[in-house]
Amino acid sequence: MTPDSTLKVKAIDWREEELYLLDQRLLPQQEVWVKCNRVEEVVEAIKAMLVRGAPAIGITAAYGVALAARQRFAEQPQSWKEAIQEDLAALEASRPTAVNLAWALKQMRRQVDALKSDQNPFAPLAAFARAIHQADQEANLLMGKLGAEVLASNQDHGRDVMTHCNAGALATGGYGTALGVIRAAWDKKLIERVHVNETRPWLQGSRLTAWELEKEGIPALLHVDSAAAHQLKTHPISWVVVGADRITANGDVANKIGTYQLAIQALHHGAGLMVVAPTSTIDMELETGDEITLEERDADEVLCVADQRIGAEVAVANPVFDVTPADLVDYLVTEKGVIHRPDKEQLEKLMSRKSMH
Ligand SMILES: CSC[C@@H](O)[C@@H](O)C(=O)COP(=O)(O)O
Repeated sequence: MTPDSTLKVKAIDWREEELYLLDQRLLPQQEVWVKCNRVEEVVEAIKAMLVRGAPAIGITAAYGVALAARQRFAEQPQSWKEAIQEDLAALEASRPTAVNLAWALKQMRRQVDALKSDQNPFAPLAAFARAIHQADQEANLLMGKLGAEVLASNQDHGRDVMTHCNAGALATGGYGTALGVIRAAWDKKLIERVHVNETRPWLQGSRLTAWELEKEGIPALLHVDSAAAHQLKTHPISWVVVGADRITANGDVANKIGTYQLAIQALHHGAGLMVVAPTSTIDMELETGDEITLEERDADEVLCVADQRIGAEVAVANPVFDVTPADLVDYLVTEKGVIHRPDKEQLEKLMSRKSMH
């Protein structure tokens, strides 16, 4: 498979030795590409959610390391390896929950360590970041195929699916995790419609997922988050398909806020919960989801709608991720294979497997 040829939507582009990011804050009204040629710009882009989604953040950070190396080598060619350490730390601190960020930086750090102190690091590091990007696209295509097979195995309630947040091409190196499975299932004529949770407060569902589905010509039905249980009760939905930001050794899944309540609703209504994530999202160093740092964002995201303040002056909780316990997950689909009811033993086996591509 040649990934690039199958990608209709992309959010990250590496061209002529510069990084370009599609500003996801402006979608779907405007498609604006922002050029980053300094690591500070990359850190800010991740913090401000110009780029978002676990794998996309990791890939962006990897390119950020290449840009940092170019800067530090130009400033201090003899000691760039020391100077780049601060950049690696700043990139790692840019968002806390998605482990793909730390994973990608670990890969890049190994490359940095392997280079000679007086060697110009830019070209090899840029090539390695490109390889991480490409591998993510390939993983998504494979997960799409594997997930569509699982989806075909049970359509007891009908041929609709539901998704939450945006786990599509925009959130990854291309194609998508949860939305990759939905794309593949649509291509195989396995599904009829996608129910899209709007995903308050940032609206990844209504602004990004709905936009991607519309571009693909896949029928979508958008609803407010609080309508999800009602939709599950009244529509032929067999599967809830979501991505993940971090999966711990016992199979607990951190994902966009609202995923946990959706998992409970899916169980009640007899829909399967499928989590789709590359193994770069699996963190075997944390035993359970209780150990995950869940990001809290600014109160204004809750208090303001379309830049207008609509909330009263009260204290605001804005956790932007939650943890779904492993026992609510029916299937975990990764590029290394599929697990039914994930637990520690199965995850350990999966992680020791060689990649399927
Ligand atoms: C393939 S993306 C999986 C997750 O990263 C996605 O569901 C999600 O929670 C994204 O959160 P975001 O805050 O938009 O970065």
